[in-house]
Amino acid sequence: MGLQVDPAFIQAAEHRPKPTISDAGSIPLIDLSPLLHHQIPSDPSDPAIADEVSNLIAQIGEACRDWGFFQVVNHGVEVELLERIQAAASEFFALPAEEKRRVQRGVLNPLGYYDTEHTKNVRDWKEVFDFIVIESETDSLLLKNQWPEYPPEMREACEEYVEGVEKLAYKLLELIAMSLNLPAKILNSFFEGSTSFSRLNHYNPCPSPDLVLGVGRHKDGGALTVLFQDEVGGLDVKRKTDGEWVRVKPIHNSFIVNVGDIIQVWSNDKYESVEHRVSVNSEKDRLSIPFFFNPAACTNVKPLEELVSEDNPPKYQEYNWGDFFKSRRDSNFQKSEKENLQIYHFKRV
Ligand SMILES: O=C(O)CCC(=O)C(=O)O
Ligand SMILES: [Fe+2]
Repeated sequence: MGLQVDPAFIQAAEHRPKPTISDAGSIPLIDLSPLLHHQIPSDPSDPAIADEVSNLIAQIGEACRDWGFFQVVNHGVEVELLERIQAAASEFFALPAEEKRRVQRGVLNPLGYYDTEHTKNVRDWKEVFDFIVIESETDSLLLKNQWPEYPPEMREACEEYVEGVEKLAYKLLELIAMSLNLPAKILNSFFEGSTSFSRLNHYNPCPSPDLVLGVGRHKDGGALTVLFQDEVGGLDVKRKTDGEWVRVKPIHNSFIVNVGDIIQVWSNDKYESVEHRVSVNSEKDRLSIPFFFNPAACTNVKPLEELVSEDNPPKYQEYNWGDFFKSRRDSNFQKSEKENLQIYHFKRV
C-alpha cells in the first residue's frame, strides 16, 4: 500500500505518537474561584491576604515548578466569548481553500491564514489563523491583522475573545509573580505595547495519525500560553518526572496554561517551559485557541535581579524578545536546514 500522506508530514520513528496514551497522572487542575471574590494582593507579605488566595498562589507555584502546565476552571472568562469564537472559527475553516488563502500570511506580514507550518522541519497536520492584539509596524516587522470577509462576525468574535483572555493572562502572571515571592505587578510593565497574539488551530482528521503530528514537539517561546481546546483532545505534555507523554483531558469551559521560555529565563530556571505536541486522529477534526501572552518587542529578557544572587547566578545572557520573535516566525514559515532559535542558545555555561 502506498503512503496515505505526503512524506513532508512524516515524523522520524522516535517522535511518532504511541497508539495509546494515558490521561492519568496528567497536569494539575486549579480552581480560580477565590479570584471571583478576592483581589490579588499587591505583595506576598501582605498580612491581609486571604487563606484561599495564598493557597491558590501555592498551588500555582507547585504546578509551574513540577509541570510547567496546569488547567484552570472558574477563570472568569465568559462562556459566550468561547462559543462565539468557536463558531466563527469553524465557519472560517470550512470555507474553500481559495477563500481562506485570500487572508494568507506572507513573508512580510506573519498574520492571517496558513497551512504550511513546520515544527523542527517536519510539516504540521493543521491549518491556522493568527491575529495580534496590538498592530504595529517597524522596519523589520509588520504585524497587521488580515480579517476575512467570511464569516463577517469573525473579527468581533476574535477581538472580544482576546480582550477577555488577556485579563485572565494578567491575573495568572500576577499569581505567578507572587508564587516567586515577588510583588504581584512586577512583570506587568513588560507587557505594555505587548506582542501578544492568538491563533485558531484547526486539525483535520488524518488517515495516518500514527505517523504525523498536528504540532510537532516544541516549547512555547513567549511568557505564558493560555489555551482553549474543544472536547476532542490531542494535546500531549511531556511529564517532567519521567519524560512520558501524557494527554491533557478536555474539561468543559476550562483553559490550559503553560509557562513559556521567557518565564523560564525570568525565573532563572525555577519554572521551566515544558515540551508539548499535538496528536491527531482519523475521525474527528479538532479546534484549539492558544493566546500567546508576550511582552513588548523592545523587552530585553534576562533573569530577574530579585531572583539571582551570588549563590544563584544568572543562567542566561540577555536577549531581545523582538529579535527572537522575528527569527522564530521566519523559521516556522519555511522549511530550513538551520535549527530555529532556542533559549538554550543564550544559556551561560
Ligand atoms: O492545539 C493544542 O492543543 C496546542 C497547540 C500548541 O501547542 C501551539 O499552538 O503552540
Ligand atoms: Fe505550543
